[in-house]
Amino acid sequence: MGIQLFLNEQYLSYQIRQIVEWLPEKAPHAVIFGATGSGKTYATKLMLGRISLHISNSQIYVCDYKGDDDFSFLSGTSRFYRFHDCSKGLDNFFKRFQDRQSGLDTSRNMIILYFDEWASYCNNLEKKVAEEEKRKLATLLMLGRSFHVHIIIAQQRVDAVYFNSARDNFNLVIGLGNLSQESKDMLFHEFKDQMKPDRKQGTGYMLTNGTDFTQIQVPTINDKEKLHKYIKMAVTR
Ligand SMILES: Nc1ncnc2c1ncn2[C@@H]1O[C@H](COP(=O)(O)OP(=O)(O)OP(=O)(O)O)[C@@H](O)[C@H]1O
Repeated sequence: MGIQLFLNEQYLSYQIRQIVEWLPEKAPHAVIFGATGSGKTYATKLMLGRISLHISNSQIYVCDYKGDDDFSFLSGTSRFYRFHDCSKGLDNFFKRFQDRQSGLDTSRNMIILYFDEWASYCNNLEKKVAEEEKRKLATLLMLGRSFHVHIIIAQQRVDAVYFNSARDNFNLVIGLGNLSQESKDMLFHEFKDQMKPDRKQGTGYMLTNGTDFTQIQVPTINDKEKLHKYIKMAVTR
């Protein structure tokens, strides 16, 4: 099932409102990146809300390492983890995956781990612990799809060092704002010549499965309360 996410910006210039969809079964894991203030949190919230709305039995785990006010509406909910507690969030999510993998849990509803600022999280751990956390994430990225286990990461840069060898398993890549040459080289290599330096907050590029390249605009959120309500539903059900 396709989840409607953003607007195709090239069509918008012809006054046509074409919605860009995400097919989680074809592109199970997403990374959203861009400089501070480029609109990552805004776009991610929209994504989480749409998942909750369209997939009524989906369950979301939110690990908010940054821990500012963006997700404070989730305070007190069972699958919301802030700052140091994010290790517990990853652990609990990984156990859900392992239970499915071992056959203990036969349910296959969509479960999603959203991790904000994964790179900062890794950087602030002892080396050995960081390696263990990266190993867990890499396993989820490589084996999650057939168990309907999905990862969404938002951070400023997507260096391979934070994902062991599993970075290529992010099949939905969303870059917001104007990206550095290095970021374009890392994630949009074949399309970098088509990327213009005119990106504003809430606009960028999306690449699906390494082939579908789209210029996107993140639509305005009209009802923030409603959006938060839907995210909260998926974090608690
Ligand atoms: N598509 C958009 N439409 C309207 N406002 C937006 C849009 N995207 C972002 N904004 C606004 O821009 C500001 C910065 O956005 P946001 O917090 O999502 O950036 P960020 O990339 O997550 O930044 P940081 O890395 O510092 O957390 C916010 O006030 C947000 O409401």
